[in-house]
Amino acid sequence: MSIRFGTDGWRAIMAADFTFANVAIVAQGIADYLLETEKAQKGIVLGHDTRFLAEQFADQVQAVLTANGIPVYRLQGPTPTPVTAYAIRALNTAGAIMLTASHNPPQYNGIKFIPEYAGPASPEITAQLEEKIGKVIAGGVNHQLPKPELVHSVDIWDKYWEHIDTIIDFNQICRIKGKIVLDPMFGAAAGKVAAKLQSCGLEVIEINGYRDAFFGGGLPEPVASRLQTLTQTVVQAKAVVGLANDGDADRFGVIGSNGEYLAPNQILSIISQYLLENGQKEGGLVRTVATTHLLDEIAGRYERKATETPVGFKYLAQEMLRRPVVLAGEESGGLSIGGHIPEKDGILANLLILQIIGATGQKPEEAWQLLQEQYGYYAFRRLDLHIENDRKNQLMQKLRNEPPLVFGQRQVLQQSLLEGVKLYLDDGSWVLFRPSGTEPVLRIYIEARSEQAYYDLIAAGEAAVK
Ligand SMILES: O=P(O)(O)OC[C@H]1O[C@H](O)[C@H](O)[C@@H](O)[C@@H]1O
Repeated sequence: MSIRFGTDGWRAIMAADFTFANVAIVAQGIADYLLETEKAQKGIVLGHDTRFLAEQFADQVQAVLTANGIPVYRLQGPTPTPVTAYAIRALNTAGAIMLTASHNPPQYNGIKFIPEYAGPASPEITAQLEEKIGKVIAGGVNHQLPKPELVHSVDIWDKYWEHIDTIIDFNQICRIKGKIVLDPMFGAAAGKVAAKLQSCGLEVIEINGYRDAFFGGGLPEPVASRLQTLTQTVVQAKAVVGLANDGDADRFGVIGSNGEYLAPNQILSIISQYLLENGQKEGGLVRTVATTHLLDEIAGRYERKATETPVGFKYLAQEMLRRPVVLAGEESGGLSIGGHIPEKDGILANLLILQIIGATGQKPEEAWQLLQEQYGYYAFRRLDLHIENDRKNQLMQKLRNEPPLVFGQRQVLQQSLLEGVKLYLDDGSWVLFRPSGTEPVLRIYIEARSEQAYYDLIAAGEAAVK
């Protein structure tokens, strides 16, 4: 058996590969890594989401860590990944282990290791963990007895809110007149954000706000197709906005007051413009290769730079650690801002949207309209295509070696190979082909600068795989 610490930790189907025995192996691998770094004595934060047997799997990790002499700060109750990550800072530990399969279907579970800097593990750390885990598979786990005296039970929420209060202006949020609908998708943010907003008298409707390990019969991913109940509730209640989070609340999803789904590319742009307009003095924007170039235009308007990274918050996190950043974001629904930890935080993203509504009176769809008036037409589309590996590889190789001169009736000005193959077109539109790191699909990302280009590029993308 091999355990791969993929794009963002280890994910596997429960009872098949995600078993108590394998969880112990992974925990031992992480323990061995920590013991080698000599930081193990600072202890490890341990958090979990709302999945099936979450507490019991966390008990298993706790038993292995303490058997190895590593103190454990065990978070009480289901906890979002960003809150677990923040606990590293608050408690000054050597890192955190988070049990979650994020937005994946209910039968999955997973383990993320979050290092001391409170963001996703870098590829180097991941490689070291995989090596240690490989050794444990060969040599077995440490069978010392667990040491319950090394376990500290922690309620971290007050500390998290105290910190959020320093980067979010709740006075603005509390001015909102009208209803706010929250959809934590049965996940780890359930009840918590609602209570925080209600504490200043806001009218909050929370749907799917209880633990359901089956996530209402779907997967807890805050994309348009999974947010139909939220959309209906927003429209029926005549609410100002609908805000969703995925199962571990590191991603966000926004529904406008008109029931329109606003894609993360739109939300990242709205928030960037707001932060830059309102005095974020230092730093640029950071986006992945698959994320909207509108961020570059917005950065440029304020004489800042936008930096491009490969896909994955782990790369954005490294940029945040390197220099001041106003906002780091990715099209899959990840965002963090300067002053926060270098981990994506869907709660923070939703609060920023609320702050903008409170401060400017603009609902997200209105803010987006204004951006279009200012910067021109931008439309995005992602095609996720299930094609066999052979064909996928063939297509990628062909694009790499013989990039087309014309795509979607537009001239290809430049090809970039930072990740996958990206084609820059002569009207400012672009298209990126890249195999997913988490699903067996080829993703084609399209950003079009006119409606005509939008349809031409979708047609060309579909034709390319045929
Ligand atoms: O490789 P993909 O399937 O496109 O997924 C890419 C995504 O994977 C994980 O969810 C990471 O946490 C994200 O930061 C990243 O954007």
